[in-house]
Amino acid sequence: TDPSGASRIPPQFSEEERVAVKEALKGAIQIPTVSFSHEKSNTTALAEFGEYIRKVFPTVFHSSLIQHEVVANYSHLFTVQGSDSSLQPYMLMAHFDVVPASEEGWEVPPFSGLERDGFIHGRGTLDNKNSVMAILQALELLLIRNYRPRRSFFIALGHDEEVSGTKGARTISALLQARGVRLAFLVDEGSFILEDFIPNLKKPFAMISVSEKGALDLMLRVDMTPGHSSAPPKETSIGILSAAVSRLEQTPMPNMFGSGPMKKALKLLANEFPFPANLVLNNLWLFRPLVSRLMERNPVTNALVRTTTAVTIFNAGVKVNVIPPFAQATINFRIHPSQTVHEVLELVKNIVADDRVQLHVLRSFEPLPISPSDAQAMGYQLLQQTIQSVFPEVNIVVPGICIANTDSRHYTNITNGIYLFNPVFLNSQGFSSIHGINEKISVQNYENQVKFIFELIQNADTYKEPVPHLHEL
Ligand SMILES: CCCCCCCC/C=C\CCCCCCCC(=O)N[C@@H](CCCCN)C(=O)O
Ligand SMILES: [Zn+2]
Ligand SMILES: [Zn+2]
Repeated sequence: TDPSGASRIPPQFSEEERVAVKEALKGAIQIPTVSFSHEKSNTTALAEFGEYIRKVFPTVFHSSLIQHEVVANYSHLFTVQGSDSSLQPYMLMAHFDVVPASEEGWEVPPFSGLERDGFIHGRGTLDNKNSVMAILQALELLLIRNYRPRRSFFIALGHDEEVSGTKGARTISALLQARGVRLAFLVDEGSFILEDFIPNLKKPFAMISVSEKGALDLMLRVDMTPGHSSAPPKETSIGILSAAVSRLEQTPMPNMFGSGPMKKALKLLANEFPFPANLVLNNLWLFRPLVSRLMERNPVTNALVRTTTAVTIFNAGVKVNVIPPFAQATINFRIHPSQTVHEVLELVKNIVADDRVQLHVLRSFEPLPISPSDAQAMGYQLLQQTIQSVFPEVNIVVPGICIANTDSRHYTNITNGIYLFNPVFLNSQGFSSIHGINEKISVQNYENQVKFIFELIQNADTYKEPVPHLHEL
């Protein structure tokens, strides 16, 4: 029994349960819930996934405490009724659609869910069926043990995150808003317990992302009168556009190192480094230019310090002897939380500096606001506390930013506490497997993820507001 009087259930699972836990994940991986594009997804698999979770989590689906709704045809919303309605609810999120995977380059077929050398292999084992299954699994195990939550919570499982979540997450968010729901916080994918990302930093550390980058998809286009290639103009639309694109690649957006949540992260990490890196990081007033340049060296740390520029589509030309009538390129900018869409557009105009190049905004959205990570921030504190109890070997927890986008961005209307964190150890090889080849999760890691959520739900029920220090009164 804990100090609040609620009985605490230890995170211990029988041999039989442990087998069922991993088998349930394998079965989920075998359903090819692929989002190909906004228009095309494997809807048969999405529907089959709904049947599958009903089958493997019967207690969740039959509990009188839980209301289950299918939203936008395939997404799932669970409302878990807590016993104390004075406590503000929270939400756990994940998505079960995946990006496509051809068999090429994979050690085992991507939709096999095979277990080999202690790992479960397949598309979605890290992004993000592991979370979908772990959330439902932890709840199933708690309910089997007759656990009755005190604090109400929601579980939102999206079916179209990989193509923006405009059907699933956006509809669920509108539904909750219409019901007058205000969340204390939510937890979604987007960050991990990181290992071997930073040279010299041997110990793993947990990064809870408290903001997420914005995005700008910009189309650059040059139009020109077509004609015979035997008498070409000095520059073609292709030449003009290529030069503009090249200027953008050669002129990275400003380095924002030292601003935003990463400032606090570096402070917390500084003493984990051996000499002389610890000295350098503890004296950023002197070494800021050096460290900010070091961050630029690697694509992942570079993405943490600036708005990134990725030229992803280039189309031009019709025939070898025709002056091309137009050339167009699409650039995907990921906007640092210390910048805005407008600022990035102004910078782009100045770098392109050529009136013949038209700029068309295809899609844009601002970075997410920064969620609190101070001592009063319940979501952050609960995650930190649960990390420390489930992973005693992780002694540093830092706030960070998510360099990609998640479904959580659709929920800024109902909460100020958006935390992106999956309790899974990830090294740079694991990072490359997300949307890449040989995505896999160790059985141990997956079991710990279930354990983590099992503990998080109980911790949310017993959370005590910290007593403010005298000087804050
Ligand atoms: C201090 C140094 C160490 C930093 C290491 C950072 C490592 C970053 C770790 C994890 C990032 C993984 C993010 C996983 C979520 C991926 C979500 C995703 O792919 N979203 C898509 C959404 C597409 C929507 C359609 N446009 C995306 O962002 O493209
Ligand atoms: Zn994902
Ligand atoms: Zn993804």
